[in-house]
Amino acid sequence: MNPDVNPDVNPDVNPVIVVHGGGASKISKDRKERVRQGIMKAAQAGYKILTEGGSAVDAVEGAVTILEDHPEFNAGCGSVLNANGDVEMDASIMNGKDLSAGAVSAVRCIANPIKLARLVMEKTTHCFLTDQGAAKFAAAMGVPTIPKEQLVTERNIKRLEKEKHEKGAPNSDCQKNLGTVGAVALDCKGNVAYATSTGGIVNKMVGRVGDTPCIGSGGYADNDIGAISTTGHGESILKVNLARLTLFQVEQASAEICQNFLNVIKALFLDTPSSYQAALEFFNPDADMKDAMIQLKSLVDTLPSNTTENILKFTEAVIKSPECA
Ligand SMILES: NC(=O)C[C@H](N)C(=O)O
Repeated sequence: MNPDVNPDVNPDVNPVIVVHGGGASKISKDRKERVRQGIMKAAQAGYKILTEGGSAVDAVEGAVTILEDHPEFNAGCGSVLNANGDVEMDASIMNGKDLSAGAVSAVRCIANPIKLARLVMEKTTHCFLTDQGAAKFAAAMGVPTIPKEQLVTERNIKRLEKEKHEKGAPNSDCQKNLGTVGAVALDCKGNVAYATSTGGIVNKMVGRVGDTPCIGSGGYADNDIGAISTTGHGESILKVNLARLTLFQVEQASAEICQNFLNVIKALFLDTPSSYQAALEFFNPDADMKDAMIQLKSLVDTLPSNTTENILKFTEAVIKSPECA
């Protein structure tokens, strides 16, 4: 679709998508290229959706679906096995525009849990369905079931055997908990979204639910702040609600920086050179920067006062606009 004729496309917002396949630093050499190709394919598909005017939710769902269909990743058909040798999958998705969210946990025998999570978000009044309830809902929505074997890879059978042999219980060793997939996106309308999908951790107890389907742990999206999709040891992530906590910190930090930046601008236009220099200190300028900023102050001080007042009013309006906040 051409952005010039599509009313959904705001030419001022450049769409962005970021995709992950979990545990990037621990991918063995022989898998690296296949993993890279999978991530590229997912990112390109998501980006195409965005440039054609699709929503951030469409893009993250599209990207994650591709990774669920890729056997290299711990989601969908490459999911790790639980202690019984079965696949139980978790997924969640969130729309930063209105904070609507959908999640499923412990789902079996479907190809794309992320699509089911989106259906929960859009077709029910709930946020989260699990196990048999999720299966019933999937059937009601016409989501086809697939044979269990279609989700199980040779590599994951071996991983489970090795894990059982070595430890006999699931653990938090990051090396063994790789491959959860996720994406975050910003669309042409300025909306953000996240999607995360996983088979969990190898040799997990039957019914174990990790961080991935829990909104605020497996991810979070809020247009006013940003979007996050997490990967790692679920029990550790759950304890701190990692995604929401991180966005909270981002929100606090940007509020502080914006306020201090505004102080600099106010001092530049209204205060004495020394209070202006004091306001600059928050940003730790080096000597050359300080020199440049002092020269700027000398220039500004030559302007008529109504001009400086109007520049200040305009700057304040820009900083407090939703685009900057
Ligand atoms: N690989 C992962 O990210 C695992 C996932 N976070 C879980 O604990 O279920």
